[in-house]
Amino acid sequence: MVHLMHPSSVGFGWILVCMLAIAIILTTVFQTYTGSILVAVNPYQLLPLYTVDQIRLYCNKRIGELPPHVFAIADNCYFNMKRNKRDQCCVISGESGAGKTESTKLILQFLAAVSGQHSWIEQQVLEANPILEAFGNAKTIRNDNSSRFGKYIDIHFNQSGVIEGARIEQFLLEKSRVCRQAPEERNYHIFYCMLMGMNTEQKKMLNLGTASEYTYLTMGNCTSCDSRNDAKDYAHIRSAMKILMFSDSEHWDISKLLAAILHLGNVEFQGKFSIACAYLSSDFMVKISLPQIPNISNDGLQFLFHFFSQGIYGRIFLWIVNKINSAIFNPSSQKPKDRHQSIGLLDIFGFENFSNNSFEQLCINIANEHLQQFFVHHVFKLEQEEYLAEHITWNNIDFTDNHQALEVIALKPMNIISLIDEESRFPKVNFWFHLKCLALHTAHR
Ligand SMILES: Nc1ncnc2c1ncn2[C@@H]1O[C@H](COP(=O)(O)OP(=O)(O)OP(=O)(O)O)[C@@H](O)[C@H]1O
Repeated sequence: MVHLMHPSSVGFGWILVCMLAIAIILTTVFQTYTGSILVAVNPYQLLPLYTVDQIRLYCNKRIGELPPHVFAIADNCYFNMKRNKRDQCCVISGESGAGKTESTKLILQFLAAVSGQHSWIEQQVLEANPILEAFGNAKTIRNDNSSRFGKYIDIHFNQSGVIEGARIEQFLLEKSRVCRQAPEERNYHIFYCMLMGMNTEQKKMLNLGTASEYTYLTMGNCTSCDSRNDAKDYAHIRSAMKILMFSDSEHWDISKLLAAILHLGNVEFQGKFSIACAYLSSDFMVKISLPQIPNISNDGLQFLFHFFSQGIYGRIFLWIVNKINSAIFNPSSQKPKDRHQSIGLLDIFGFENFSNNSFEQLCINIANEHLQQFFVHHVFKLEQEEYLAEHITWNNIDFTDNHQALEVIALKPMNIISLIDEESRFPKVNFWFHLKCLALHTAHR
């Protein structure tokens, strides 16, 4: 497991010590172990720690032989898999901006390098990242490249330890971002990249202009991002798509749907749709085999357009993940006779807490609470039990256990998620829902 920390979660003094020390002892200061878990603080600067020489240095070493490093964790996974013939899994946790996605990429890079073939499939697995990030990452106030979905990459190796394929699973893309962004945040990178990277003729064919012209791209009042180069990224996305076998026509079909979403966001509703609805809801509609249209206000109509746009984007994302899998997944490795070994990497979106949190944020935070519980269980509970069992004298460490919070939200038979589930069957959230939540919250305080 790799547990990452944003500098803001570490005491200020510690950051100072950490940053000063980085200049002196480059490899040890912002990474340490607790048992088999690597705890790292994001340095927010490029350090010469991830070079080919460092990969060679960490290859086939025991944990602890060299200073703590994400490569040591990757190496441990790889050689344990080979030695013990057992599948491995690396869980990468931490709040938003802590460095999870960068660490996942570093582990992938390490595995591709040590499995040593520099094959086409390795390149395809690595190039899946820019595509997934374009469609699933966005600028937030905490992170210019924040993952707004969770991913589990299962990398498959043959009996000799050579990468022969991979499979990606995605979880819970934050679809609401397509239509709404918080101040200083952006929509998904792909929209801005497309508008900056497409040539004039292509943009003309799709009736596209600049980012500032689209409601869906300007809700956060922020269309550019200093640390990113959207035009350059677009060229990279295009070349990665070619490597992952997206045809030109598939790419164009995706562009058309992205353009459709931008145009849908700019539709303005004039007149009263509700007047038309009143006439469209008659029984005669049924007689001529048409569905009755319910009475919808302009706001309701706008909501339907948002919903439609989010649905389109969600389907594009799913299709892209499936398309990538069809290029990198090798079904023959599933046959029992040449069963592969695998290393799974879990990189989910990080914990965030705003003054106003959406339902999606609640789901993201629950997933993070579960990971935190996994961390607490391994670092504190199991470790302390082991000390007790071995009669080791030591000072008990006080820690905050989030188990109770998890119980209230999702574990006990009566929990917040089951209440939301029950209430969502009604057209409007009712007063009792608030009351029941309040009762539940008070009962567990
Ligand atoms: N090891 C590192 N060295 C230098 N900079 C780093 C490192 N890891 C992360 N960063 C910087 O921090 C930024 C945030 O990292 P990253 O996107 O990996 O965070 P995250 O934990 O995946 O966040 P989220 O949950 O929002 O997706 C990166 O864009 C990069 O600029």
